[in-house]
Amino acid sequence: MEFYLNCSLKTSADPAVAKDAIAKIMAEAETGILAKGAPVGEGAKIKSWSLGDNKINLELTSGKNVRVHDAVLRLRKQIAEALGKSKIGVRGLDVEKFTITVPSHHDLKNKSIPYVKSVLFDEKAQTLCLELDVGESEMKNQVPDRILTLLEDKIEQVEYGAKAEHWHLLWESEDRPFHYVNDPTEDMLKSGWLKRGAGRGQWIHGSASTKLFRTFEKIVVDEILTPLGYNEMIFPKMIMWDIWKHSGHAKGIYPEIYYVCPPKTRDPAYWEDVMDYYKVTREVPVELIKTKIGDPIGGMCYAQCPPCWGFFQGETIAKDSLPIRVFDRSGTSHRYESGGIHGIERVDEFHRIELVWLGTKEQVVETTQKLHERYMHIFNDILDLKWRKAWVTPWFMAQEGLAGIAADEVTGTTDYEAPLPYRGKDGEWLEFQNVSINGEKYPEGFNVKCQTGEPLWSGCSGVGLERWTATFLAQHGLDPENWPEEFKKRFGEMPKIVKFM
Ligand SMILES: Nc1ncnc2c1ncn2[C@@H]1O[C@H](COS(=O)(=O)NC(=O)[C@@H](N)CO)[C@@H](O)[C@H]1O
Ligand SMILES: [Zn+2]
Repeated sequence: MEFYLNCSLKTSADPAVAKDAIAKIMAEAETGILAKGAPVGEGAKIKSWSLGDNKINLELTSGKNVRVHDAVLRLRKQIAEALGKSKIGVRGLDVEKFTITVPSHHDLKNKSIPYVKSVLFDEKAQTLCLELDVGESEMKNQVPDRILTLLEDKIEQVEYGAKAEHWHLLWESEDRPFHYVNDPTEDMLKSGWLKRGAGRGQWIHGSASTKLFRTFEKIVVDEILTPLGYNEMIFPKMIMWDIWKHSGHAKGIYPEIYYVCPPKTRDPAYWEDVMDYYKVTREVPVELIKTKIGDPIGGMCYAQCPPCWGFFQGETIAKDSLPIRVFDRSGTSHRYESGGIHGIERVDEFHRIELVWLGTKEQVVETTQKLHERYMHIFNDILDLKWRKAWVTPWFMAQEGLAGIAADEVTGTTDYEAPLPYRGKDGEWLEFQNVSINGEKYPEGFNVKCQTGEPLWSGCSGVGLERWTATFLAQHGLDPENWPEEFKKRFGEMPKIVKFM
């Protein structure tokens, strides 16, 4: 890959008087200031330079080290010192041309990228060349670096193929016979356990499925949270942009957010026309409302753990407070899921117990290990499921639109999956929960430190109650007579079901 910069340093007077000093700087630069911080021979290069009326013209090239925008700022500093001796100042920097050229087998789909003038794909050379529209402040603010990162992520996405998910089997339970092969959502609808809500992918749970959710929750509390010392917290459920900027979600979750907009004012008089319109027409004037609400301040809870970091943001945590183990089950999560009508295994509004733990790397790895052991006990000895675990693209990378696997072999996500018999022998297995080691990502993203100065790590695990229900009922059916003893005794009596005539 190559950075190329053609620019000129504007000077307060004709720089010719300092010609020798400038020539000396240029002659020494490639082995001096333009090599600092780069492996030998991989610093920035001066392709050409010349003096003009009140300016110094420069052409620089570089690879990934000492990038041209950093190189020109280093040169500018030295030249300013040399010119200063002749009472000449450097008044600014004009960019003629700034390009980034990278190897690529494909063109870019979206060519409207901020600060990018043009995107040229060269089929023969198999390269992508981006011409940037940047000035001195963008170069100082690392805009070219972010554009390169964006470019590399896009190319990796395409290279990684359509299935951007990485998947590697870790463990699978014994096969077991499935006596029940219906779609549990269908049977729950027929038995009056639940009803579809008014919203897309939304359900209203009656007493039976609610008792299932609460029994799963009780099992998680009794078998994991209490014995492993997790304390309950309440995380916000309306997520502001700032949280998603720090968590990285602002890079990629726009297609799935349920956005939240406040009213422009709560003054009833401002809304009188809306109310009157409805009272007369019995229609909600959505177009009119759109003119009366503010910009989206963020969206409904999506990943559930990001807002908890607001509690730790900018703090240094005392060593004896670590490891911190908390969980939240205070509200719903919302995702504008893929189209089509799904059963309760894929909904837009769902209920999840989110576990979050943070500490030193060792503490986080040990906590994660203990969690896997407890889940193993629940799925084998209480829910008696057929299930498996797989090492996949970390959830936070997938949600930032990245492909591949995490940087080190410890950081990453383990998906827990189960077959749904009604989908048939080769039916897709359902991810019913996951456990992740997120490395330093969130402590770094939210600037959280440890008293000892060692890097803080964190992990999280999302227990989807719709997914546990879909999996459990798909494999055991709705009749408690066929449920595993260990679960049945925790569930207790089936509650009264409302009968509709
Ligand atoms: N549309 C959905 N419907 C029902 N459950 C869902 C849905 N999306 C996610 N979940 C549940 O939430 C769990 C975690 O979601 S995740 O995106 O994979 N991971 C995260 O968001 C992490 N923060 C851990 O919660 C999933 O394993 C699943 O159990
Ligand atoms: Zn999480």
